[in-house]
Amino acid sequence: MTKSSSVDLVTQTDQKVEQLIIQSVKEKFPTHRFIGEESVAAGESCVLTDAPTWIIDPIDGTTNFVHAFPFVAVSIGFSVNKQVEFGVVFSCLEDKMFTARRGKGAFCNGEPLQVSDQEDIKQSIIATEFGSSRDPDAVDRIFSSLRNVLCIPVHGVRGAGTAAINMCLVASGCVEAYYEIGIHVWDIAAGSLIVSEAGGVLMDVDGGPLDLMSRRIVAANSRTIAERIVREIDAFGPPRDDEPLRR
Ligand SMILES: O=P(O)(O)OC[C@@]1(O)O[C@H](CO)[C@@H](O)[C@@H]1O
Ligand SMILES: [Mg+2]
Ligand SMILES: [Mg+2]
Repeated sequence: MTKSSSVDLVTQTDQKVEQLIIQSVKEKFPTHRFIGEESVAAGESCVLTDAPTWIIDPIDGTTNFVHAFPFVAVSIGFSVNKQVEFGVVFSCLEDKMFTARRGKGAFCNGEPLQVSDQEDIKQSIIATEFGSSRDPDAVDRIFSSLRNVLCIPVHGVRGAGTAAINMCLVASGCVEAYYEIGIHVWDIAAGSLIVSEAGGVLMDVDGGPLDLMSRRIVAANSRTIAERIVREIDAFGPPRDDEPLRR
């Protein structure tokens, strides 16, 4: 089925996985709050408060899932006082479980993760996505940023089709950075902690501090690489996740 547009897909699997996660967590933690992609699509509020909150993307990469393009993930972040305390991204087809707890490091299947130590952007691979907007003006701006980044020049630009896996690629040192405009809080909550606990940095595409609800992110191995990318990005702002009429 489609949600906000013909390229915004949802399947019964997305809905069932989200229900399964929320029901099983609620049994143990009845007072906790939830921000789940498919619950928000069904009309639930999407406001991040100080309360303990589970931020859930039941399938990150639904378009990949529908087309059998083999990168999909389940992403679960847990926040208290608006700060992510732990994050889990399960890359289902790779059978990789990425985990991080604030102050305790990041891991893949139990092995510690460390971002790349490459500080020369010209020796780097950058991950990004084209986004889900097909508005020609937004696409022009995304392409203009992409052209600028590619022509720095960098070794390459890649995209797995899921923000969560792209961020785990940063944490694993396979790519130096990931940036995107148009993602949602459930795409990046878990991945943001996995990147920072692997030694990476997070910022807004305008170089300011990351705001989980702003729908914009740069996640990089270092401040040097992140700030170099920021210089090339045309930083527009889609409606925030916590804006009532965003969808
Ligand atoms: O709707 P989904 O599958 O949960 O997630 C949306 C998403 O896959 O689309 C973007 C591509 O623009 C990704 O970066 C992002 O994670
Ligand atoms: Mg997603
Ligand atoms: Mg999803």
